[in-house]
Amino acid sequence: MTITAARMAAVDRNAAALDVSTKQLMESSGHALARAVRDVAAPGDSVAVVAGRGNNGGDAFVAARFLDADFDVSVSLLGRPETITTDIARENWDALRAAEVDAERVLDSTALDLGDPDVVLDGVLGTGVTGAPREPERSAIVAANEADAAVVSVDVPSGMDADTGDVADVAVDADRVVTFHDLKPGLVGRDDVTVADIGIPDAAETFVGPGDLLSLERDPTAHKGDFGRVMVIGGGPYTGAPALCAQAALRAGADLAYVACPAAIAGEVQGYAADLIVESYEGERLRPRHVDDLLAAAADRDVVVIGPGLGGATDTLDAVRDFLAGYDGTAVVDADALQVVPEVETDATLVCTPHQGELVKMGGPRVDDWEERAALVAEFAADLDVTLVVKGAYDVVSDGETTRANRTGNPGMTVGGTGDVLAGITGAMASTQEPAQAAAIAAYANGAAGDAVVDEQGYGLLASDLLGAIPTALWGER
Ligand SMILES: NC(=O)C1=CN([C@@H]2O[C@H](COP(=O)(O)OP(=O)(O)OC[C@H]3O[C@@H](n4cnc5c(N)ncnc54)[C@H](O)[C@@H]3O)[C@@H](O)[C@H]2O)[C@H](O)CC1
Ligand SMILES: [K+]
Repeated sequence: MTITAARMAAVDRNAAALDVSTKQLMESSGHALARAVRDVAAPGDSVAVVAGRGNNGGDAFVAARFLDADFDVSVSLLGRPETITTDIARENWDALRAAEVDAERVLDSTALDLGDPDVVLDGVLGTGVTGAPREPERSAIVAANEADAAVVSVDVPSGMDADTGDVADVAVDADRVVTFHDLKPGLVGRDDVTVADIGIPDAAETFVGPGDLLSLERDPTAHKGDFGRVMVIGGGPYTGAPALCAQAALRAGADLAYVACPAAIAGEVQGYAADLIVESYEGERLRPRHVDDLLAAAADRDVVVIGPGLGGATDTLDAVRDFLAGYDGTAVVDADALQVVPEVETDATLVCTPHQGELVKMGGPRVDDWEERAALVAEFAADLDVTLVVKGAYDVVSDGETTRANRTGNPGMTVGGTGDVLAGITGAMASTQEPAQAAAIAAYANGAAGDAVVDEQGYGLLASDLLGAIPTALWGER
């Protein structure tokens, strides 16, 4: 297994939310680095620590503190201490100064003199690098390569892209790389890499957390349509469900939300919210003869959510089957529509959002313990070749490969309509994220919105109360 720089940052943030701070992780990283240096050096040897201004440098500062008693340690900081980019790296720099470790700042690349060290510890650039190394980092990399020393790199050889292994200009030629938590894709195939466990709890990967929301940052140059046109195919016997679903998609950042529903209820659906684009087909419920027009409309939209309020009439389920058979985009499937999924042949990417009763109706497992359920849900997702979000006290999300659980939400959310809201958020997320990640974020945000409402007013929550709380759940405090 490998982990990308973006995923690493998300896991790091999730760990902090679980009360394992990044500063604790940095301490573990520095300790692992010091052990690696001890492996290649003899007591009394000279160790030149070269540190950039990010957390990669911070790891190196911690290592210097561990090594100072037994080695001749000198630290070069590439820049002014005030420009260190994170508080935790700066605190570790301050700790070196307070302990009177030989630590100098290097303001100009020509002033960098590593001397003639036995070991170079390369903390110049890590997973936070963008593009080719600039000065003074570039000269520091060259100096590390010119030194007649064993070079130990912190996390990745500086100058190398952790995700791709690409070197834009120059990179440190490491004798040993100590990478943290998991192998980075760019390091695959090298024999000089050790992976250090730095104490990130498994839960930071398993449970969806605030770090998973980091991928939702918006580019300021975004245009209308960049964040998705979501089409809800729902309604007939029920009118509220498709309206809640489509409004939830908008609250979760979709640019446009369409509701395709029977003409008999179109006015009512529109009446719930001026923000919705209601497109009606004749009659009072979905039938197979409507499917061709729906497929044509869906081709222009990013994601379809099918199911909310459709009802379970035989010809409606036939229509759902025909629609999925003809569709090759991304569809979130909810409510009565779920039961046709196991029997349909489709090229579509499906995200299915059953509660446990609906899962059983699909032929899936019923298990009380969430961890046992997670394993079986993963198998069932793989069998069906879909992403499953199984709603419960712990929601389980799996695409058969990656399985996550979500702990947000509360007993107030057993009220009708909260599933329609989840389906709508999932639809919006699926227009910009991979299906399993979209589903994980949606489950987290839906539950967090419910928690915020209950915190504020106590139980007696309505699904419509969730709508206004979705934006803060997604983009509020991180
Ligand atoms: N959970 C973990 O894996 C932990 C990892 N840690 C270490 O943190 C670094 C990543 O730290 P970050 O601060 O995000 O980035 P960097 O230190 O890699 O670099 C940022 C720093 O560099 C500047 N910069 C970016 N690109 C360039 C360039 N082309 N030329 C010059 N300078 C550049 C940028 O402006 C910043 O100042 C990870 O690798 C681990 O080593 C933590 O210890 C916590 C746990
Ligand atoms: K490095």
